[in-house]
Amino acid sequence: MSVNANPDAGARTWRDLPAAQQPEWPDRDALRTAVAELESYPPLVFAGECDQLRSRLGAVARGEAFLLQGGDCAEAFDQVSAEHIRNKLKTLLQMGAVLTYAGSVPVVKVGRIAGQYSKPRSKPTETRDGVTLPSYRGDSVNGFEFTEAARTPDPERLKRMYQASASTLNLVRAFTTGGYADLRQVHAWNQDFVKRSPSGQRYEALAREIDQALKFMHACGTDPEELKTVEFFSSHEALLLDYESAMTRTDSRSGKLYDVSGHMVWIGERTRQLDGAHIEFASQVRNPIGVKLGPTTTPEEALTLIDKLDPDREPGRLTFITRMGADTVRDRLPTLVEKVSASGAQVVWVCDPMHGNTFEAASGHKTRRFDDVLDEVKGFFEVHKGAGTHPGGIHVELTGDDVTECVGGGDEIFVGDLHQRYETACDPRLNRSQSLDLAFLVAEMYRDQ
Ligand SMILES: O=C[C@H](O)[C@H](O)COP(=O)(O)O
Ligand SMILES: C=C(OP(=O)(O)O)C(=O)O
Ligand SMILES: [Mn+2]
Repeated sequence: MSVNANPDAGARTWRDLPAAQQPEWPDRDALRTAVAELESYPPLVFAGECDQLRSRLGAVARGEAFLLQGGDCAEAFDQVSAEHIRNKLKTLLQMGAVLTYAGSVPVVKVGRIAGQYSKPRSKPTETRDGVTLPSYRGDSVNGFEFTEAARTPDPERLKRMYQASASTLNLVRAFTTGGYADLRQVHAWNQDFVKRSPSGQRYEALAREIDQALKFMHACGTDPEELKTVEFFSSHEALLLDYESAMTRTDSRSGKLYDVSGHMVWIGERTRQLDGAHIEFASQVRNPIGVKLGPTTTPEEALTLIDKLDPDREPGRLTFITRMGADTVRDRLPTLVEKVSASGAQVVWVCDPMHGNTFEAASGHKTRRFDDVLDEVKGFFEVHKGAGTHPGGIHVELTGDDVTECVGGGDEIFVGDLHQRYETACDPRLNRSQSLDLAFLVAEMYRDQ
């Protein structure tokens, strides 16, 4: 085995620093027991795969590829089923096909999947009808149900997070390498969708073109092996440091630390304090690292993050995931991009058009407008065009199911529809049709830039 399970190897310098957004586990002994058990579990990913992704992201940083990163805001244990996983993967594969073909660019595909179980929250508690309980912090911490028992943080859930991640990743690997993701299946991913949806029909037309191209290549005597499988990576927010530390191991090939809970991990907007434990943790592991940058980020903060996380200026090591909001992206992003470029760092710039565009509908549902999502991506492309930098990708919250959580899109969802299938445990996700719409529009932007 290339990653040894000795959890004490390497410098665990983050342990003594303040860590924001950690649960208040009522039973510390139970936490220690769960963590000790996790430390004995095998890695979920191989360190060499993390290196592979870093190298793919290096191509994105150099402007030679585009990153598609997407999945649930919060995965849930009761959604670890073949159907949910297949629907999500199918949506991402369809988006990938659209971006590759219509955008004419290699697409690096990364799921918010197989580990996205922990949530930072704006408020530590939630009050309903005079009853106040701890906020839901993701299935790795507590239950969504509004009862005292469910909302009490339970460290046993950390082990369930590992198991849920392992089963999900196992099926994702089977789908992506076992024939399902073969590009000759480009129609099959759309089968249950085409008749019902304008975006499904648009996709079908594109799939026919891809088919023609494949037949042409076959007739010419080329059937590249590369088209039979898809390279797909996992990612999640590295939020719960007890879990991430337990999954951080020394790679016997290099002697370096890797967080083997996922290929890429990112640090969220609420935990990216420069002197905090999360950034220190990220600085010590060799995985490709993302950092969310919201509208209050100063250029000095961005430059300090680069010094800490990418001291060797290695393209692909650091991804800045900007989430400014459609109204602010054109004001706030230019200075950040200019100062970072001037420093000589080659980071990957990715647009998260979701988290700066959330609002509460009159019905009380947390939602997002498709048009705001699209407008933030447009602003992101405009800013990068102005600065002469590469708009490296998108980071979106989506699901393969026909939910009604975000309003708008070609197959329009109205505010009055939100209650119909509002199934997210945290933030509103694009449904499959809205996700495909977005892919087509982003492909056009990419081609036109
Ligand atoms: O996913 C992101 C955050 O966890 C989420 O936006 C916070 O949501 P809240 O404001 O409902 O706590
Ligand atoms: C918590 C999230 O985002 P941010 O850190 O950007 O608020 C998220 O990606 O779900
Ligand atoms: Mn979210």
